[in-house]
Amino acid sequence: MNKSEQAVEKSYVHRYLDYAQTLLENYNGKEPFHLYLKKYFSLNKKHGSKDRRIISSLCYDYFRLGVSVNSEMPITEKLLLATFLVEHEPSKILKELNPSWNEMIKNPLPEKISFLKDVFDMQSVFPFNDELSTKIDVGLFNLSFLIQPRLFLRVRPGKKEIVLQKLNKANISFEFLYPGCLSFANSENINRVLRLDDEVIVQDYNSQQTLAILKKEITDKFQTVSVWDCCAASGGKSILAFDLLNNIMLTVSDTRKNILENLRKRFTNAGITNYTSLLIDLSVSSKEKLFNHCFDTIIADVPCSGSGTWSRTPEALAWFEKKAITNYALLQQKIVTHSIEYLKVGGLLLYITCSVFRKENEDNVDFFTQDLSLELISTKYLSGYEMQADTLFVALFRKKKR
Ligand SMILES: C[S@@+](CC[C@H](N)C(=O)[O-])C[C@H]1O[C@@H](n2cnc3c(N)ncnc32)[C@H](O)[C@@H]1O
Repeated sequence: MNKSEQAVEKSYVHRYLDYAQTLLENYNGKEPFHLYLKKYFSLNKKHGSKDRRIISSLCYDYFRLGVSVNSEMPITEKLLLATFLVEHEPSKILKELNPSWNEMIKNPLPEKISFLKDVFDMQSVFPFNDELSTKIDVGLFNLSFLIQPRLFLRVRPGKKEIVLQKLNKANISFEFLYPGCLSFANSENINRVLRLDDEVIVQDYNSQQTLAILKKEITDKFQTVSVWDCCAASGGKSILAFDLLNNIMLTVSDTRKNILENLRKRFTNAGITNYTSLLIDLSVSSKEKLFNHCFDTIIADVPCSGSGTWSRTPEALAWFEKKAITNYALLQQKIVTHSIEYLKVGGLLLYITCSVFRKENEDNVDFFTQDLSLELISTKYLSGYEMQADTLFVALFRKKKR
């Protein structure tokens, strides 16, 4: 490279850092960072796809540091440090501005962390360790924030052959985790070859496991089970229930009208036509009866901190407020209290969070069993921090006579 080419290269490297710095300085944590970025890129068409990829990676890598580096350190230095820790392939930016780090970029993560021990404190990446459940391995969980999670797909019943054919034809590499679960690099754009919701569902590995403890309890394979997914969002767990449980009569509800509209579209693509959809706010006790009947099963995939998924949304490390944990736990108690009014005696409640916090999980299990008419069947952490997946908590209860 001659001198003038080097100058161009250098200024282009600095420009990326400047864009990332400005974006980070103007972000206020009030919306998910991916939406903020989307708005910025749609207003700034000058950034092509390569620019968008580089700027997004710089910002996301930066968030992965949490509050672990000296707050006095300039953002551009933190951006370099984050790139060195999180990325595995040589970076043009590091090559230009810190070539010795670029040489070491493929080193194992523990070596890189130890190399930076004077400026980077692994213990303070995740500022809420005192809120963690004792079932979570603190060291491995904290380390997971420096590792990009993978993308997981659930193959729908009867679609395995066509999905494999299409992936192989498009030369897309993937891993089989078990027959219905495929895993991909997070950057893989699979919707260019696969029909989402019809052939595959984009669903985290552990989210795919959430109904296993429920299925085990439903021993009569011919029984029609009435299921109410009372925090349905766009229906991830409902489609799983439809695929996994043999005969279900499905009712879905949520507080958000627009998300139920998304659910309707997804269900159409998924071929699910026979269901009831309602707008219900379970934080309050309804004056009118919500239903004239009770359900065999309620799935309460409750709103939560989402702390088990923050490796995908690392901006939460800097912006989440600790007091929100208690607010979520109280909301979860209200939702379960009000929903189980419509659970048959002997019926099953599956409680799900994507949180690693004790207050939202074990403490709420104590509340449900001590203050409500529920007896615990089993609980489980579905931990994903060793496999680039999300961590979820599930608890299954049976309704007792009062
Ligand atoms: C974790 S998400 C559910 C995810 C969904 N089950 C899935 O698998 O894709 C929690 C949902 O609870 C809903 N929610 C929040 N507050 C609620 C309330 N008071 N009553 C009922 N649903 C509520 C949210 O709108 C959100 O869609």
